Amino acid sequence: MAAESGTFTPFTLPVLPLDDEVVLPGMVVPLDLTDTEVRAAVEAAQAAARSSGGSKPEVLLVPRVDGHYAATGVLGTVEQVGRLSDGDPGALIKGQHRVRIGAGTTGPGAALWVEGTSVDESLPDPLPGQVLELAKEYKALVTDWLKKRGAWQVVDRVQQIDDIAQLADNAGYSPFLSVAQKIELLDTADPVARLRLATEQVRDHLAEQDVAESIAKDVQEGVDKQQREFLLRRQLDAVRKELRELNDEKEGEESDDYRARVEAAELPEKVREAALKEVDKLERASDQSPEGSWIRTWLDTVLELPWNERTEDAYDIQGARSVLDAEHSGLADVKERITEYLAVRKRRADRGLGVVGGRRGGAVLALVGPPGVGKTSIAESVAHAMGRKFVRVALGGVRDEAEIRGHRRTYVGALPGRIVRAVKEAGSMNPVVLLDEIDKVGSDFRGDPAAALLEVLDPAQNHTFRDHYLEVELDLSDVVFLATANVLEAIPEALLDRMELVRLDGYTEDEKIVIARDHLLPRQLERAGLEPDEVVVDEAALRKLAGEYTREAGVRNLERSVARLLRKVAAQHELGERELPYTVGPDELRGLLGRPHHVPESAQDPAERRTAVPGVATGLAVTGAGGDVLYVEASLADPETGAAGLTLTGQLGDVMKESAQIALSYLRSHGAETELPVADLKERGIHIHFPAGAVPKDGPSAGITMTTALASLLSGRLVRTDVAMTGEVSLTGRVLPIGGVKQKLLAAHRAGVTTVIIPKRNEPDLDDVPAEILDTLDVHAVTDVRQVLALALAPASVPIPAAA
Ligand SMILES: Nc1ncnc2c1ncn2[C@@H]1O[C@H](COP(=O)(O)OP(=O)(O)OP(=O)(O)O)[C@@H](O)[C@H]1O
Repeated sequence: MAAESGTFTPFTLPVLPLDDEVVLPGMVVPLDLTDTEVRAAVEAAQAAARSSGGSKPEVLLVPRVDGHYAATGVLGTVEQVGRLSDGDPGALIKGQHRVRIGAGTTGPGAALWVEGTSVDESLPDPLPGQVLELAKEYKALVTDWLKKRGAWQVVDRVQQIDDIAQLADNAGYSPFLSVAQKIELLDTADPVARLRLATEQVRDHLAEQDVAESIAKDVQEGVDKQQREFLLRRQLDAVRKELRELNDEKEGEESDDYRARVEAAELPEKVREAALKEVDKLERASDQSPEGSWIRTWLDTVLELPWNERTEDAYDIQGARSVLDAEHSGLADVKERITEYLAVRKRRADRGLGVVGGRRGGAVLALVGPPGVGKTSIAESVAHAMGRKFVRVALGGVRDEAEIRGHRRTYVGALPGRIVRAVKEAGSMNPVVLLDEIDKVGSDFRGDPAAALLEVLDPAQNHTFRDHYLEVELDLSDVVFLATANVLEAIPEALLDRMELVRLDGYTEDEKIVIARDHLLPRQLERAGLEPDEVVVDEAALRKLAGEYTREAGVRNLERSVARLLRKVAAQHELGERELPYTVGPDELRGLLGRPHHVPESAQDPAERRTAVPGVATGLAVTGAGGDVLYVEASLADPETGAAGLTLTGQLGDVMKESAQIALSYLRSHGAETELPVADLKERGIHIHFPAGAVPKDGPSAGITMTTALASLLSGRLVRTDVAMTGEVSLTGRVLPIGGVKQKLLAAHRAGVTTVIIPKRNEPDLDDVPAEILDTLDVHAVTDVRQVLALALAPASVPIPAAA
């Protein structure tokens, strides 16, 4: 007889086998009574119920896989018998609780009867927190799943189930669980273990689904994109067709156009062949392919190059010289060198010879000098003098070989290199090309631009120059290359080898005044919209501008100051504050430009001078900006607090550091001869600093300056303010020659120094120094550092000026 749930005495019931489904306790399922086994079981149960007196008919719902019954079934009560939605007779059966299936027995009717025992499904009381957590997790996961399907009604129902055992059995409804998974749930009698199992099952399913969804999404997106692209292309084709019809064009017109242009252009034979090949390719390329646009850009570049354009050279050497003279004041040597260069070119051209070739042929003139000395503008004058076009190629900071030689065409955004672009810009095959700042090309992993330049400059190779982008040969042999550089040492060795150097060292004050009067002022007057006679800047004013408002080797800042001054006057005139014509004298400058920036050291208040304390000496140096004076400071540390040893600051290079060591060693070993208390050097730390600490400095030429600064420090004797010096010092105290004498002397003069000490062996360099500079300087050529000290150190009796 059937047992009440919760009692464990065996009972017998008719079996209702379930082939494709599993019913768990709590579930209500409709079953089809046309199935003989189902009908037999239900009828047997009804008969049994009738005979027992009124209780609901009971069956054992047992899953059956491949003819085998599961070990656990569910006691089901027949709730209702009637018709199913399809009209067949059916019964509604509700699962009640788990039953362990025992041995088969016999019973009334056609049904199979078995023994069963109720299964213990009791829960611990109270429920541990973990179980409650688990229930929460399960609910959340199921809710997640249900929401994704929009099954909102069911969400609430699940949320409301509080009974743990019932909650896990609710999984029986999950359509995603297989029969095997449901049987596993059925077999798991412990409600907590069952809930855990159900949770895992949902979780696995959700994870699988995520993967499946993202795959599906990817697939879908791919399909969408293809479809969209296809549709857009169709539309584009239609629009194109309409446009062609509107303009009465035929298909393929564009490439026909290129073909005609290539045929019409007078291209060298090889270039023509290459271009026609590209036109063929263009015809084959579809309108949309990126290749089409590459080919068009390439064809445009080729067609724009001046393959057959050439300017007629004005080989009138006298005329050329007068152009140079007219456009630049001074620079006699430079003009002479350029005239020679032009004369040789002319003679070779007259005799039908090529450009001067060979490694030492010096086909390229390099103009070397500080900024603003007119390198660029004299190069432009060379073009004028020759009657050629002029193009400037700025090389400063170029590190990529492709900048010179172009990118390969397969690059996105590929461009021809700068040389090809320069020729295109010039519009002739024989321009003057200025390679500006050739000392500033670097090299890195992107190749060596200098190597590419070498090929450009080499007369043996440059008639077949190949740009990576252009791919056809370009004849550069008729181009005149000039180069400029600030610092000779920075020009790559191999390039230097190809060049003939022309130095522009900087101008004297007198030269600057002439340049300003004859060139800068007229040009700036015009720029300011002033007539030449409206504003006159007199010579004394120009001298003051050059000397006190600017301090430079060239005239760039001078030109700027002149421009500023004229703008001020023009504005004042417009505001009605100034009558024209107006003459600017030195006293007007302050009102117009403010206070001068550079007052010579010698004009400073003695107490304010840099050399007003022992340990400071004035040196002369050459930097990228030309010659300059620089002060060397030395100090001794307190023996109590300072560490011993030599400290050097001011961004010094290795050579300069060694030079400091040598200066120190010399003094240590020659203390007696120099009458200096060198014992101090032993225990006390020494610090040598080169102010303008941010500017890197190197070279041995500050050797005697450092020695002098140290000697001044030890003796307490000041260094004379009007003395500046340059020279390398050896360990034995010999003064060795250095470079840049002219630039250094110009700088000394600019700074108002009157006495200059140079190495004896540099005496011949004085020939290059303009006489008017030498006249203002007392130059001492020395061989020994003791001579330097004798000249530079003030007598011991000179009092140290008190601070103001
Ligand atoms: N001797 C000169 N005669 C006339 N004008 C000059 C002379 N020297 C320089 N200038 C003028 O000074 C200005 C600066 O010269 P430029 O730009 O050619 O200098 P640069 O040496 O090429 O400098 P950078 O190295 O900075 O390029 C220009 O306007 C130039 O015409």
